[in-house]
Amino acid sequence: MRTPLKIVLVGMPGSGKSTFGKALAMQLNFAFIDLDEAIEKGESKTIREIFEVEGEGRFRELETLYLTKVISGVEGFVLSTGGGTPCFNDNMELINEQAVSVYLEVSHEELLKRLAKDQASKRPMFAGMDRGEIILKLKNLYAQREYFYRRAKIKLSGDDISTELLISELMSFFRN
Ligand SMILES: Nc1ncnc2c1ncn2[C@@H]1O[C@H](COP(=O)(O)OP(=O)(O)O)[C@@H](O)[C@H]1O
Ligand SMILES: O=C(O)C1=C[C@@H](OP(=O)(O)O)[C@@H](O)[C@H](O)C1
Ligand SMILES: [Mg+2]
Repeated sequence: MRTPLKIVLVGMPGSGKSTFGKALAMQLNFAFIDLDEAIEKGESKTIREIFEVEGEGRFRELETLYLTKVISGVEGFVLSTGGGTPCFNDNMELINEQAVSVYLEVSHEELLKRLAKDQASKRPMFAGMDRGEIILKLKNLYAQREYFYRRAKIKLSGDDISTELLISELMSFFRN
């Protein structure tokens, strides 16, 4: 069976899914969808507002709802998921049934650097945390999530994964 040209990026918060997804889609001339942005647009609320007002449980419901809708769309897209997306409601099965999943594996030191630089307001999981708390949160999240990330069809590791490497890995995946 031919593999559909649907590419889904998964990985820890700060691993670069949103940044890479956009660049990859541009290079491949594919559509780009960021799942968090799709939820924010569709619900007319920020992710932070959804977490704060309706709770994480509601966010996870919405995440699965939007993932299901987006992933069944016409092929020829790159989808950047949120860090938790593959880990709830059988979402990883859905992703692997419909698309080529790519895990961006970045060291915790690098994740910490990037998350500490980022505005906490954008990331409710890390809001108001100091460096030590972010380290503990990352360790805890990773322990719960590694199992799901490792089910991705392609894994790319490193702190400076380039879109060129990603494209060459994708080409060999589609060739084989
Ligand atoms: N390859 C990279 N090198 C350095 N910083 C990066 C890289 N990719 C992303 N970043 C930065 O790290 C932060 C998280 O990136 P983002 O794409 O939002 O990750 P994710 O969507 O996986 O949470 C952003 O501030 C972004 O500018
Ligand atoms: O790890 C998580 O559970 C989350 C990661 C975020 O996406 P990024 O991984 O793009 O930061 C966003 O979906 C939400 O804040 C929850
Ligand atoms: Mg993102």
